[in-house]
Amino acid sequence: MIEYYDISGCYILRPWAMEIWELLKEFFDAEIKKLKLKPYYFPLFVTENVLQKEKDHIEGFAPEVAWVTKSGKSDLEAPIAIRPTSETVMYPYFSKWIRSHRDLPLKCNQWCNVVRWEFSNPTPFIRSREFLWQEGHTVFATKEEADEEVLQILELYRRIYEEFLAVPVSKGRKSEMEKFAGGLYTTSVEAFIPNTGRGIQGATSHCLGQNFAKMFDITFENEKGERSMVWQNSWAYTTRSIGVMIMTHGDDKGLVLPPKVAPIQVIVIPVPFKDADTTAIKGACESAVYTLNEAGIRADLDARENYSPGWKYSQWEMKGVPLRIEIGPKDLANKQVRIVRRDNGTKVDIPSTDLVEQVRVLLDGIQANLLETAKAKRDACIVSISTWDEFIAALNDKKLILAPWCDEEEVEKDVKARTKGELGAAKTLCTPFDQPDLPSGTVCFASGKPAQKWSFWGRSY
Ligand SMILES: O=C(C[C@H]1NCCC[C@H]1O)Cn1cnc2c(c1=O)CCCC2
Ligand SMILES: [Mg+2]
Repeated sequence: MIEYYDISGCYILRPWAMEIWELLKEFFDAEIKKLKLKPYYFPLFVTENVLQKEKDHIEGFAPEVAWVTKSGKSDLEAPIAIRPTSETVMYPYFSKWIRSHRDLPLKCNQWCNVVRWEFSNPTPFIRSREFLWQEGHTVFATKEEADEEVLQILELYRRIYEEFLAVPVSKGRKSEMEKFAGGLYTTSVEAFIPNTGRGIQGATSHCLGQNFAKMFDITFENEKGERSMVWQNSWAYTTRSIGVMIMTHGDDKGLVLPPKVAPIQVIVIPVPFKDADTTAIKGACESAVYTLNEAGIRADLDARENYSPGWKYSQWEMKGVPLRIEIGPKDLANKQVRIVRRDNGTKVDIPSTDLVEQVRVLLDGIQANLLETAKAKRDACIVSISTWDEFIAALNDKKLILAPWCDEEEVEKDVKARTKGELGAAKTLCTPFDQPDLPSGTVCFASGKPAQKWSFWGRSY
């Protein structure tokens, strides 16, 4: 999927990864086009004074910003930043383009790369210094429109994870401390990796309120001729989503790809026998591939002469291909094919006449099974607690913790301080929209004050 690169935190995305990215993009781009998003491309570079414009949005991140200071041998008279995100690149032009309510809503999306010079342990897909994403930036006349779109996009992110990557996620709201500092509120879809017991942010959809409108003077004349400030959202998902899928479904044989994002959904392998009619066998394989492709199923033939069938089985299992079809002399004689599932290893012989129908059923079955299995594993990690001791025990047990919280930032900071360690501190992951009942009198696990809500806590990536 990737090749390591000679700059730390940078990776080469090879076809097996890029094809997955492109399948996700195909779905997401079509969906936002239905919401009237328009494609844009803004420059990679942003000047220092523009980048610094939205103070509290940038100050916490300044070390992560990469700068261009020279061209050839000569210094630039002023350093230029490489975009770590594009709010400050875009919004001076939103200010110029938006005059009247007739210019609203403005709906801008760009598919691009961004650079963040992170220092904590670089990890392929999960944390890299350059990554691919889409960033949506929308502008509305009213808060109601912005609030509605934040959730529409969050639902698309849930679909990316659950319907395509087969990764269960929780929709919720970030705390004031964890939200995007430049915004009004942040919603996110949160995933969880049982093996490491860490939460991971899957995607974010922010309502920016009127903060950036104030900073960049983005105002419009409403129907009554009054001038007022716009309401904005921004939202993104990144190539990190591929890493979450890999960690969620991978097993000791290698990748396990959900069919919806598998570059090859079915690999067809001829199984020649010493004196069998290899030409006929190969012909049957080719027609199986052709029939499947005609039906819109991503099938391929592995007819390489220099590898044994067994070697091929292992290779394609390692690459996570959902279905393998074997065709040998017996299969040929019985006008059937043998199909092997990657997710649970089951083998089934089906008549060649039923090929497309059965493959579709099997692919849908694998997609559903991967999500259900991941959901069960994730749910088994969720534990509700009431006291500090239970919290610490659950944390050490690599659990995803649902805890009653007083919703005070001081307490959040205190929990971070009290759980610091080489595994990283505990933090709030999100306050799930789906709130369990909170009996009156319930107290916060960390402060003992009256609890306001149930929140997910845990260590994270
Ligand atoms: O990027 C965002 C908010 C927003 N940006 C646009 C897409 C949605 C959402 O990610 C937050 N953020 C994260 N990380 C950084 C910055 C930053 O603004 C700016 C400086 C470098 C690091
Ligand atoms: Mg960051």
